[in-house]
Amino acid sequence: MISDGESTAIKTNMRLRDISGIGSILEKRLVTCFGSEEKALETLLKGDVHELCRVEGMTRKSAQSLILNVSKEQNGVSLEDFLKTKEAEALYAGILKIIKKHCCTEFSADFIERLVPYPKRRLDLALDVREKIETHLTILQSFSPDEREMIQSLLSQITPTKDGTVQKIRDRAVLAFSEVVYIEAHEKFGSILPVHLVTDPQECADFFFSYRSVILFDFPEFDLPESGYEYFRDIDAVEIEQLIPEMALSYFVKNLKSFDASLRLAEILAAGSMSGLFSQFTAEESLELRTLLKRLNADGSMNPGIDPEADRLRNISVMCDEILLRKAAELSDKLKNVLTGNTLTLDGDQLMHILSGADLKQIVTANVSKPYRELLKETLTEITETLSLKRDEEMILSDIYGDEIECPVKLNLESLTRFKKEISGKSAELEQKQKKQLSKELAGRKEAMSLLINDCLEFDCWYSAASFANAYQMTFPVFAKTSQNTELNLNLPANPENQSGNVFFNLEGGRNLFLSSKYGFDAITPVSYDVENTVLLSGVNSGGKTTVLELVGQCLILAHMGFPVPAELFEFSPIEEFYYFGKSKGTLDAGAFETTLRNFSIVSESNGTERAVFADELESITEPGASAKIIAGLLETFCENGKTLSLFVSHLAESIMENCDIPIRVDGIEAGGLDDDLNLIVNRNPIKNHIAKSTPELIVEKLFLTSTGVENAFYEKLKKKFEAKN
Ligand SMILES: Nc1ncnc2c1ncn2[C@@H]1O[C@H](COP(=O)(O)OP(=O)(O)OP(=O)(O)O)[C@@H](O)[C@H]1O
Repeated sequence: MISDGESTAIKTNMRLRDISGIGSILEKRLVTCFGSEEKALETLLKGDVHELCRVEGMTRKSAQSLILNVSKEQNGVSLEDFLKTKEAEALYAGILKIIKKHCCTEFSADFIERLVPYPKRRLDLALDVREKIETHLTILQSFSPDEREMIQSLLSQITPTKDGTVQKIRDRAVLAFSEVVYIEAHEKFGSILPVHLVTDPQECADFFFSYRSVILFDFPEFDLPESGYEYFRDIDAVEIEQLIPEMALSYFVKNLKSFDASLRLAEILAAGSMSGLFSQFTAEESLELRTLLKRLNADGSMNPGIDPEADRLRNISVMCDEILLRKAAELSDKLKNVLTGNTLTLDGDQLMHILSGADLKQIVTANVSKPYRELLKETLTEITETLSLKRDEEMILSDIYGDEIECPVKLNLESLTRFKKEISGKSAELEQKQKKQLSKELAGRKEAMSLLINDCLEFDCWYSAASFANAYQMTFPVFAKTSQNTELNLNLPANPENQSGNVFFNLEGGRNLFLSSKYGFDAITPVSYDVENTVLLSGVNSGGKTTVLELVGQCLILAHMGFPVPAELFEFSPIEEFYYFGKSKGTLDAGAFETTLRNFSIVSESNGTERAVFADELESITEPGASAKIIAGLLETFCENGKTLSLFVSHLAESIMENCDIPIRVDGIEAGGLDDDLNLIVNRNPIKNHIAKSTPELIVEKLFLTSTGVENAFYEKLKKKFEAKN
């Protein structure tokens, strides 16, 4: 990541077309997307993958590789300068994979992928990385495990900011009285609000009826209703956000989760004596802003709990159907009781009326009218109390159960609709007021929020590196002070005792990262080992030779990246190039064998470049006899060169030594047999100047003891061969 100061300095002499991977088409697309070449360069220098993905045709992968090309251009080094073989790259990729598991955001995962090991000549860059990780490790270690978990969970909710979107509003409209204002209003608000041209004020009535609220521009004076509108004389003086608070709030709605998490994070970090890390906000300001944002719902509506009146109206909307139906049922029951306890005595006139065609229902209704009215009044009072209705609302509900007496009692749908419209109208108006208030309070906070998000994302980049280091109890390596890096004046942390100028490493308590990540840190036996110039490592099958080789490779790569290493101590002489030759899957054909030898011939060039060359069972590339001769030749060349730290793992130690004309140190990993669980008892620490015997019979014995049936008979046969030989 590049600071603004740095990017300005580079901007002056870097052009888009200087960057490898940018042709004329991409150059045009970058400029179109960011508005200018300068802005496009700024985005590339910032390493903002998310922003770059806005460019037509750009994928995350291509954005990443472009950013890498930029830093290559800028620093004068690339990944390939240090990692010289495919297997060295694979080792590096394996390490990145483990580091990335500690990233909480995609943003930091992208960032980690762009961290590279630097050759000795640019160790200054690795030291910048180291400084950042050290700082973040101190921050991380100042928090308790619970707090760390909380920080990670908050970070994982943070994403780069997105622009807000506002859905077309349908319950409000703009009315313009002249064509000029109409055109302007249409341009300004047409994408969100319906805009109508009204030539005759009389037409307004329809709009007042159809929309919950209307916005009038530059209207002639006429009889306006008491409420339901906003009036503005001058359209030019009206800010869109003022009229449509949804616009101003949409940015906050879109990023709500991310903002809330980032503010909580800012609070935690500020409280944890890390003030100044997120300069925009103090803990109090973060809390204040977070409280403001709590008013907003993820769907853009206002949350309950802010205004009691809004809550009352919301409660009515939610409850009214259920309450009114329940009360209708209760009223029906009560009416039934009245009717069943009632007898109707008809007098002569009433009988005459019935015989001349009068409705019996009318007579019954008249008879129970009084008790029904009383029951109805009682019910309406209960409804008013339950829903906390105001006088005007209560009035609308007065005929909710109709004028006629019916059993069962039915709801008057017309009255219900009028009631609901009244409540939702009041509610919407109030919500609109709340939104305007909130948008006023949030005005001017947009920039600060987007800076805070950037800070949080950048924090995750280094925090994830620190959390990786912490998880594997890593320590920062000690660089040996050789004459070359003294010249570089790097002020490297070095052990003054080790100034021989030789290429070497000294590892204590190292744990292979791949094994620790797979089986758990505590399941791995720590290994100590030191090598100077050239060493051949022999040992039992499954003794841990590859594991040690890989471990030292991991330490070298991480140290050159500026990272701590998975060991209690790792002291080493920095190198320019790292060659790693992994175990070959089998004998190579003539062509591939020739290519491998060519690779080694490049490495053997003695031009004063410090290198590390690690090879694992190179013998498998060709026949054993020939392999021993070749390995012997290679070891002699590297040993004489003096600047190549070479560690070769092989099962052919004896034959190799027979072919060597100069003394080469041979170390060994020994096994002492099988334990009760049939595992090899191995001393994982290589013994110096000791050829360890390969012990395939131990493996055969283990297989014999752990198998059954035909398989077991097969292993028994092999076992007997060893016994016969002994
Ligand atoms: N330090 C260690 N701690 C715990 N387990 C280990 C350690 N080193 C090696 N092992 C275990 O032993 C297995 C074999 O290790 P590794 O492949 O390094 O042996 P090797 O000597 O290279 O074997 P081979 O000669 O057969 O290729 C590993 O996969 C791991 O399970």
